[in-house]
Amino acid sequence: MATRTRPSSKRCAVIGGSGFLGRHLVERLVDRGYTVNVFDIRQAYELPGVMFHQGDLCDRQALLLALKEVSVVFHCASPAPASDDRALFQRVNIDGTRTVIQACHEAGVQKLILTSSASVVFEGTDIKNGREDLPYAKKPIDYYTETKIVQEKLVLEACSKEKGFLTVAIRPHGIFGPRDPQLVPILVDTARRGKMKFIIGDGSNLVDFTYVENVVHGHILAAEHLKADSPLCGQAYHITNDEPVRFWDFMSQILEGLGYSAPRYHLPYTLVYGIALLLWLMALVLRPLIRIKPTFTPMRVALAGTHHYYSCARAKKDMGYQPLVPLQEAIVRTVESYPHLRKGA
Ligand SMILES: NC(=O)C1=CN([C@@H]2O[C@H](COP(=O)(O)OP(=O)(O)OC[C@H]3O[C@@H](n4cnc5c(N)ncnc54)[C@H](O)[C@@H]3O)[C@@H](O)[C@H]2O)C=CC1
Ligand SMILES: CC(C)=CCC[C@@H](C)[C@H]1CC[C@H]2C3=C(CC[C@]12C)[C@@]1(C)CCC(=O)C[C@@H]1CC3
Repeated sequence: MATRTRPSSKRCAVIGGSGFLGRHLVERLVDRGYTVNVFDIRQAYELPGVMFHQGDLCDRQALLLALKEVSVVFHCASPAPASDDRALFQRVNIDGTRTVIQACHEAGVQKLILTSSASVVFEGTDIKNGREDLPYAKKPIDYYTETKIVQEKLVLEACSKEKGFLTVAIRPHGIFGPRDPQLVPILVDTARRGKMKFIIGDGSNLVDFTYVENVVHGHILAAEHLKADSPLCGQAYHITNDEPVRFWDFMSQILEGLGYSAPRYHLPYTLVYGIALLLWLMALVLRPLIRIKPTFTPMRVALAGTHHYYSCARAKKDMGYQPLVPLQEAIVRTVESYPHLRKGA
């Protein structure tokens, strides 16, 4: 058992702090005068005022070193959603989160802020202005979502005013911005392979995309408003740009901003979903012989062809959340940040 020392309210740890969201969060915390410990399986950068601890979050002893004298922990580590490694999701998102909670108790941490995901309520069918009281998905669309649900429940159930350990979950949706390794790179890769010609469905489906700085803002507000007498204890909060946009308009704006053509031809949603399902099943059957990773997974088709946008009224009411960067400004900043992905670069 580690010896407890008095934690400072301006000393925090970011688990997953080498990742896309984690690094933006670390930078903003440093700007706001926090001393930050990063805990991650890899060290991706160096920053004055930031102490790196390299390790696996399933390793309690390694975690304890990073949580020493820390009062606030942000947990934003996860395997990449595109992975199909069920055992890895179980180990990191579920067993690892149990270890994080246990280590927080042992180190005397007072607040744990989890990065959950709005997709914990998404089952592949339309969600319009969804609120936090929607039930968790009964049939989650993939292992990532399945384990994010269990993870969120674990963290929220661990909230205890009696023990002086307060927890909250932030549910962002479609995070994008500079250094994102997913959204823009996947989009450009698909365009470069000549596969960005088709719009799935009629193209009118509305989706939330959230600029990374707004997600960071939501996390810091949550940490600073989380108190024993506040309504945040043990609750989940949607954090979005609060400007639902047509999925295909958003994709087209990014593509055209980088010099690629926007998709023009429509394909019926059910047809594409059926093909994606078939490919996914084939990949599953053939897995012992050959490993295939289809671009069009059923999950991706569902994300691209349905409405999924969420209300952030609860975050506005309980923590005064308002997005700092509007969507159009966020798209411009994002496009400018990827000169190496421009057509012809
Ligand atoms: N990117 C998005 O659109 C959304 C992301 N989220 C959540 O936000 C969080 C951050 O996501 P991103 O920054 O996009 O992902 P990312 O992949 O860029 O960052 C995740 C970080 O976790 C670290 N990590 C993974 N396994 C670990 C382990 N066993 N021990 C220690 N560190 C480990 C990775 O090394 C990486 O630096 C995740 O929890 C994700 O579920 C939620 C909604 C949307
Ligand atoms: C709103 C939200 C949750 C976004 C998350 C990011 C990714 C899941 C998307 C980013 C780029 C998207 C994309 C597709 C699916 C969803 C993304 C991976 C397609 C593969 C959908 C089918 C196509 O026609 C090509 C698309 C490329 C970009």
